[in-house]
Amino acid sequence: MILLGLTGSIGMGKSTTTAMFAELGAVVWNADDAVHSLYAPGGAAVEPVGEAFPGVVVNGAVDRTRLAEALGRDETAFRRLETIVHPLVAQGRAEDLEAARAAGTGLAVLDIPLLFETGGDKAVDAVVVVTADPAIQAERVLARPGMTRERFDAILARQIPDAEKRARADFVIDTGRGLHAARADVEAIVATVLDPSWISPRQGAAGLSH
Ligand SMILES: CC(C)(COP(=O)(O)OP(=O)(O)OC[C@H]1O[C@@H](n2cnc3c(N)ncnc32)[C@H](O)[C@@H]1O)[C@@H](O)C(=O)NCCC(=O)NCCS
Ligand SMILES: Nc1ncnc2c1ncn2[C@@H]1O[C@H](COP(=O)(O)OP(=O)(O)OP(=O)(O)O)[C@@H](O)[C@H]1O
Repeated sequence: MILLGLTGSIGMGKSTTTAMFAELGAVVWNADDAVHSLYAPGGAAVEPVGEAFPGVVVNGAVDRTRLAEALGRDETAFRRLETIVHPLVAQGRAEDLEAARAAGTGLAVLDIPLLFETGGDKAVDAVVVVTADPAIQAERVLARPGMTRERFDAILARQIPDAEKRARADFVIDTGRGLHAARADVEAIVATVLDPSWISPRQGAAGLSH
């Protein structure tokens, strides 16, 4: 099984592009969705997050608004949360990938906003970075309900800059050119990585994913 990590800063087009890989038959896994499940009633993060941040569990689930309020812009609090959540996310991912492997899946795509930040780039065969002009990114993100310039800046400050992500990518997709161009890039990437003569540019990952 070939394992691609797909990342990009907020609003760069991760979900949209990941869906294109799925349309071509890839199994996809999404880190934000995994966090949602972990916070839902019965989710493995509910108890530890509730203990670390009193008052954020409502009706057996982590209330994201309350949690965001509890975090504020406190870097130490963010780190405390990530120390709880990221290992649980990694565990769920390993289980889901094992199931995909057992089912004979040829290509899996991991949509992970914090792929580089969490070192996940070391465990995939190649990294796809989605990008767009900063003005397009801002326009997309600020159009979302409840989003403010301040919140957008706070999120950006917690993510590796777009330029660094692009520099560390094996494939870059510019989603500022429309859906058609992005789909053509996705098709080309799938054809490249599924070619039996393709060699993973990340030697360390090969043993993990094949
Ligand atoms: C802080 C929380 C409660 C805010 O929830 P909310 O529903 O309001 O926002 P949402 O999750 O949609 O995130 C908004 C944007 O911030 C990004 N983001 C989320 N968590 C982080 C983080 N720890 N560092 C940097 N960016 C982040 C998301 O990818 C998204 O682009 C939530 O994001 C959270 O619990 N984050 C910690 C878990 C985590 O690190 N998730 C990232 C994927 S593993
Ligand atoms: N190739 C593209 N062409 C045109 N619009 C696009 C393209 N890719 C994404 N978009 C638009 O950009 C916006 C953000 O896309 P998307 O939700 O996929 O980003 P994201 O990176 O997953 O965001 P987040 O980090 O918040 O989860 C959406 O409105 C989407 O329709």
